[in-house]
Amino acid sequence: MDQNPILKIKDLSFSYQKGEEILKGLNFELDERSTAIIGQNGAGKTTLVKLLKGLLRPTSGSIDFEGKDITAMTVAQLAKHIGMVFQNPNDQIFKNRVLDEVMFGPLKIGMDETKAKQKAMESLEQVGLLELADENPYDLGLSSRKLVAIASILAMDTKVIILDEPTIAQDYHGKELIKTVIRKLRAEGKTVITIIHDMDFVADTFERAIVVAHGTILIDGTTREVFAKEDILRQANLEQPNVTKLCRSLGYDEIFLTTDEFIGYQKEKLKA
Ligand SMILES: Nc1ncnc2c1ncn2[C@@H]1O[C@H](COP(=O)(O)OP(=O)(O)OP(=O)(O)O)[C@@H](O)[C@H]1O
Repeated sequence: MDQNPILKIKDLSFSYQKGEEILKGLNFELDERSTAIIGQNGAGKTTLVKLLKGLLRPTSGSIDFEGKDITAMTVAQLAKHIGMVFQNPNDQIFKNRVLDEVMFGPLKIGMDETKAKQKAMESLEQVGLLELADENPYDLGLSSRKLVAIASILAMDTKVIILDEPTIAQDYHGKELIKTVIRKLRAEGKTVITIIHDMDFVADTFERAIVVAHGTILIDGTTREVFAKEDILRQANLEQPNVTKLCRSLGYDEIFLTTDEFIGYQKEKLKA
């Protein structure tokens, strides 16, 4: 397992208003494992990723990217290394042609036109939208617009990719596509950090889960470790994935994360 820290978060606290701490002295590291940040509404997840992206500055504590304090870097410098897809694509999209939108980020961080176009086309292909390259993003439905927003960050080829609720508004096909994108990024050695409320998707896709509640980390571990802790999840108003819950209530001691895992287990048992 690769454990080289990419981002080191030390004693990180943040307040929007004096005296109202939203994040309270967080300490953790992010490495190449795909990581889901989970927690109830208002827990501080978006605030945390905005800090990682340099859009907000810590009230106290620090964030190091590959050994360098990110407060010493401008948002523009950090953009070459850390990309973020916003929850609402309308906060991100402003060009009136899909291809121009996806090329915008790469050009902005200094890629030449040819490379930016190549990256944009590859990214659009990855999210299944290549044939819509000449469309106006605002003529597309929300699910496609979200995929355009994802493609525009993929095209920037950053080391870290942060996704805020990528599966909202996606049907089965869209979710499968996003799962494939995340796995491919992981295989390429990128660090994918995702805020997400869909526990079934987390169990199926991510290696690590960090549970945030009231500005602190309640538990941080492999998804299997985290989803085994029903009591801690309850404190954060979270549920186990459906198959995990089902197997627990059927009396299994094992933690199953996906139906395929459970089916495999049953088949082995039948063979034995
Ligand atoms: N710009 C802001 N100014 C003041 N308070 C804010 C601001 N943005 C968020 N907050 C508050 O900070 C707290 C944490 O919000 P945040 O959006 O980080 O939570 P979250 O875990 O991402 O929630 P959700 O799952 O609903 O997106 C909330 O109480 C929220 O109201």
